[in-house]
Amino acid sequence: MELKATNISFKYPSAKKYQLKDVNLELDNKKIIGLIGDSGSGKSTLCKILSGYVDKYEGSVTLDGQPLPKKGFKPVQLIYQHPEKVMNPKWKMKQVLEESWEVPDDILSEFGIQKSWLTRFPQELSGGELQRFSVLRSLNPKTKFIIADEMTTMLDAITQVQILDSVLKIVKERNMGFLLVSHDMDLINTICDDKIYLKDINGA
Ligand SMILES: Nc1ncnc2c1ncn2[C@@H]1O[C@H](COP(=O)(O)OP(=O)(O)OP(=O)(O)O)[C@@H](O)[C@H]1O
Repeated sequence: MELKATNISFKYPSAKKYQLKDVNLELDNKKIIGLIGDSGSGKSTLCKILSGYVDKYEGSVTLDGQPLPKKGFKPVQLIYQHPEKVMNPKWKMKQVLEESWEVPDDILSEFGIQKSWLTRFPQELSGGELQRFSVLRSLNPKTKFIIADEMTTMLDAITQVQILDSVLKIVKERNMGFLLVSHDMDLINTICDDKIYLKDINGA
């Protein structure tokens, strides 16, 4: 499983300068990679491009040599740092989850999800509770690669490690690739085999 980005350059329509310029990455499922960089350097922007959420950019992104599909299920799943922004506020959590896949009860409890939460709306859960759902949604059996953008920031340190352990167990079982974006260097050094630094091309 190889996720490859070649000469990615990107400018937000409202911006004067490029946010990303000629970024090249080769990621595979043999190593857990950490993506680090200053705030504002463009990590989240790059994650959105790598997972197929940006239409217009220069360069290419391929998964095992093929372009990412434009429609349908996204094989590169992005766990977004603001789960509340990507969940339909009119759906109960059961529907939010089932839109992606039917999660077995043992996995629900491994991720610390209480059954009573399934009948609540997103706005009736805490940030950390929502993050667990967001993580679980990404673990659809069809997922090939996971990009976790600050995925556990709303959880306390112990829960963060528990959730990451559970995710990484599934990632290994299913031979998925995993890219972790974090400002927490201890976490990156504990979990990742290697790290990539994204330079802020507009920084001082
Ligand atoms: N939709 C947008 N339109 C214009 N500029 C944007 C947009 N989204 C982000 N930006 C800008 O692009 C830059 C990169 O943002 P991005 O979120 O990718 O950085 P980041 O490295 O993930 O930052 P952080 O570590 O703080 O989360 C920032 O200066 C941000 O203000």
